[in-house]
Amino acid sequence: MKQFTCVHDLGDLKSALDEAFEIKKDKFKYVELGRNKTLMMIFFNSSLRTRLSTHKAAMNLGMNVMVLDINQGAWKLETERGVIMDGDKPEHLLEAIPVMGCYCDIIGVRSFARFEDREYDYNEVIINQFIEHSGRPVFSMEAATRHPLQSFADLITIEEYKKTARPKVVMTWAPHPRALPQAVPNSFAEWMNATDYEFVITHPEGYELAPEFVGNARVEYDQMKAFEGADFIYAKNWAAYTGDNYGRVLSKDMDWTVSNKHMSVTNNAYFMHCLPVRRNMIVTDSVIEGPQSIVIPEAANREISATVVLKRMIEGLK
Ligand SMILES: CCC[C@H](NC(=O)CCC(=O)O)C(=O)O
Ligand SMILES: NC(=O)OP(=O)(O)O
Repeated sequence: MKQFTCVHDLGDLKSALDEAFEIKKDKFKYVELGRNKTLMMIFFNSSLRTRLSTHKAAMNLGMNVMVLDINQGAWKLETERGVIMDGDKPEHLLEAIPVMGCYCDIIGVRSFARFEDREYDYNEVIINQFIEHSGRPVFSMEAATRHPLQSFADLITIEEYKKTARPKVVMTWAPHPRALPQAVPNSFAEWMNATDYEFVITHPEGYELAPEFVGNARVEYDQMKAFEGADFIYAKNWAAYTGDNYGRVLSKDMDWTVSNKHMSVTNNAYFMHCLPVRRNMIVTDSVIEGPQSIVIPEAANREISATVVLKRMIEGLK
């Protein structure tokens, strides 16, 4: 696998899931595969789970690991072409990228949407520069429009916990104090649409996601109606996508905060969230601490999704 930025890069989902459950049984089964291979993780934004789980996954495969927090220790980077570099950025990304590629075998990149220009974000300019100029296989650790390592872990988790072949999965918007990217909801929707689950998206009007990610999902503006009979509730905040509202916070309506009242109309649904989560904005303490909350096993599966992806990228090096 030469790149991993979306669900289609994994190929057949069933075989990817089979590989995930095989690795889950013995995480060090392929510990020789990555000997003398180096992973470089590059972060333009903060991280806990992605940083730790992907590092652990590389260790499971016997890899060496380097981590770089851009703009914290490295030179501040200019990312735009044509800019006269007479400001506070001594280095251009277009030099830094091939240089970083000299020191490693595989590159992971985290670079969130900037919300300055929707076309710039949705053209995935930053990660595509790494794909084009690093000379190495590149995978996303959350880019502007997707978070595939998270979504793969989410799918592994649903497959582990589902009680029926085709569960009802509901992705619900919830309020947040800041403008958050659409990457996680876009990606979750893309992966859910690649399964045969019943998939519903619920959010206030104005928070419609890009049609290419909504796909065949049913969109329901009545949150309680959407929750009826659900087997899994996947909560996440995102800023508006459509038109001139791109990147804006249109609502902080706390009636959308997932509470026991919401969960009471579900089919004893499991609660999921990618984390980090703003408690009592996204979800109440009692729900996220309750017996149906699987946010910790969901986070644990990030190690598994990353191990499968890195294994396939190492295999692709030969
Ligand atoms: C895996 C999620 C990463 C990121 N989350 C945040 O940036 C949360 C920041 C905050 O809550 O202030 C997001 O929503 O895409
Ligand atoms: N879910 C997730 O990617 O968490 P971090 O942002 O902490 O890596």
